[in-house]
Amino acid sequence: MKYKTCVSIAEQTPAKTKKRLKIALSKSDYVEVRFDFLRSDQIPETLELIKKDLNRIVCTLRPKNEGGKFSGNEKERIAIIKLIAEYNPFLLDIEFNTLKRNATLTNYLKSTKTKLLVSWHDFKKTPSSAELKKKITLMSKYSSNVKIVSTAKSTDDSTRMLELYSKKGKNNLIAFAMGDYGRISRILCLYLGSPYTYVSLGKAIAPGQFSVDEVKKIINLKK
Ligand SMILES: O=C1C[C@@](O)(C(=O)O)C[C@@H](O)[C@@H]1O
Repeated sequence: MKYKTCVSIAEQTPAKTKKRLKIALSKSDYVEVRFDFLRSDQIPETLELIKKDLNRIVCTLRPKNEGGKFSGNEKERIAIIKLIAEYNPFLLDIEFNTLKRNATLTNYLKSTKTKLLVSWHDFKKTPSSAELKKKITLMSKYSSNVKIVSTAKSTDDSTRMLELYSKKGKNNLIAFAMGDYGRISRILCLYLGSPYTYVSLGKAIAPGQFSVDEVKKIINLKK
């Protein structure tokens, strides 16, 4: 069993994105490009620059109300999401709330056979097991790739996220917790069936993220 990583890249220019991407791909199975850190008008150029590697890239355009940096309006965001979909990336990360609100977009992405990663985050807490399970059921309607991320304030919160793997069924589930108490879940999720874990190239872009080198050292302990 190979435990896989996905380096999150959040750069502010197309050239820097390309440069970091090269380093990230040399160290990691997958890379997430956080397009919301770029200006909207730089995104088409960035896509052109990185298109040959998109089969290993998770594309994310996170709005501000979901913890992201995208500063344009929702109409503009949807147009860019559609543009990204045209490049047929490894995965297109779309918030559960976006799909729920926008049936037209959901149908469009279905018609283009875009591989979706449906995501949901709680930046403040870890909901109850019942709430989390309900959320996963609803999210699974949109894709078999489901990512649910909470914020742990205790070890118990972290464990509750990991318990979700026991009922994961056929889903490609990614479930872990952010924050210091969640750090352990970023490693253990791999051993419970997560297709990969999010890491940084050095500077964490989310609370509790390890660097790719740190995670590789841990994974390699068991060889
Ligand atoms: O959903 C996630 C996970 C993440 O928030 C993390 O905690 O590592 C990092 C984000 O870039 C990514 O989209």
